[in-house]
Amino acid sequence: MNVTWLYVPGDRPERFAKAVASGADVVIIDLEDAVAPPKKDEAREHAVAYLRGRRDTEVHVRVNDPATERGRDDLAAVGRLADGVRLPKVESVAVLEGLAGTPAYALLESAAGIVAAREIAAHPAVAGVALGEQDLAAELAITDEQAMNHLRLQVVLAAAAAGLPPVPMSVYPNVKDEEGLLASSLAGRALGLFGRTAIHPRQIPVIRRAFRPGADEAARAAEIVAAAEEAERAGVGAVALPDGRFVDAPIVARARRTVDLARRLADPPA
Ligand SMILES: CC(C)(COP(=O)(O)OP(=O)(O)OC[C@H]1O[C@@H](n2cnc3c(N)ncnc32)[C@H](O)[C@@H]1OP(=O)(O)O)[C@@H](O)C(=O)NCCC(=O)NCCSC(=O)C[C@H](O)C(=O)O
Ligand SMILES: [Mg+2]
Repeated sequence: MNVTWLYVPGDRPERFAKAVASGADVVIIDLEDAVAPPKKDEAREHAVAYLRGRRDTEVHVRVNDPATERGRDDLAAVGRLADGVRLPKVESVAVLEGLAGTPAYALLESAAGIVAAREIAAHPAVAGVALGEQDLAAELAITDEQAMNHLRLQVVLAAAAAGLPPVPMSVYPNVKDEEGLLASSLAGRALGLFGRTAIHPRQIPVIRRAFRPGADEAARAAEIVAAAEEAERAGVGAVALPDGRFVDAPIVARARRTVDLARRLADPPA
């Protein structure tokens, strides 16, 4: 399961390799708001050239608004090359019709997008959803975290009900405030959000730290996985813990994910 995503502006190709070197699980080349209108064509060309090369990291492209001609042209150019496309400002399923192949991630960044979250998340073309909190806060004049939490939970619910992966957190805009990023990421984790999108390489280790399972949680999960393996070896379905309690399959599956995550996030890259 991916934990970190890093945006890099499409008109800064000299930064693409640095974004990959950051250790982010996914690099997102942005053609939308990080690129000024006069540079949009050039940014698309840089993205296409990069995607045609060999790469080991998962690379997504955030296209322009898919309801616009520019957005549709972006999709036509990068759709078959990218590992995923991120669709900004999705407000209805209309823009999702006809999308096929490349996994599409819908960004809900407006009141209309949040209201339509369940329908959008349930659309077969959608591989995941996320919030765009900068745009949302601007539209709704939200300055209060509790108010934003209300919107976040609606998207968390919509994603879970549709069987999508957990919702990653939106960007933390102050790239120098690592303490604030950590505190905000821990608060988001407690809401059921998982992982986070970054805008600067230095944010990646902080996000990894925020989503790393705690030592107790990891030890408990390892105990459950060991008990499950023992039950498998013995050919029995019921998994008994050393303290005599039995756990069921969803608990074992969750424990396996926790063990995997603890291992993957154990040594954050510099
Ligand atoms: C935020 C930035 C504009 C800061 O850039 P800058 O001031 O140049 O950063 P530094 O001088 O600290 O850079 C240090 C080195 O790190 C490299 N760097 C910086 N950022 C990136 C990056 N994103 N990817 C790869 N490498 C990066 C620099 O090249 C320096 O390297 P070196 O010279 O070797 O030391 C900048 O970080 C940036 O442009 N970030 C991405 C912005 C972006 O894409 N925004 C769009 C997404 S935001 C969003 O989605 C909001 C959402 O829509 C919503 O509504 O909520
Ligand atoms: Mg936005």
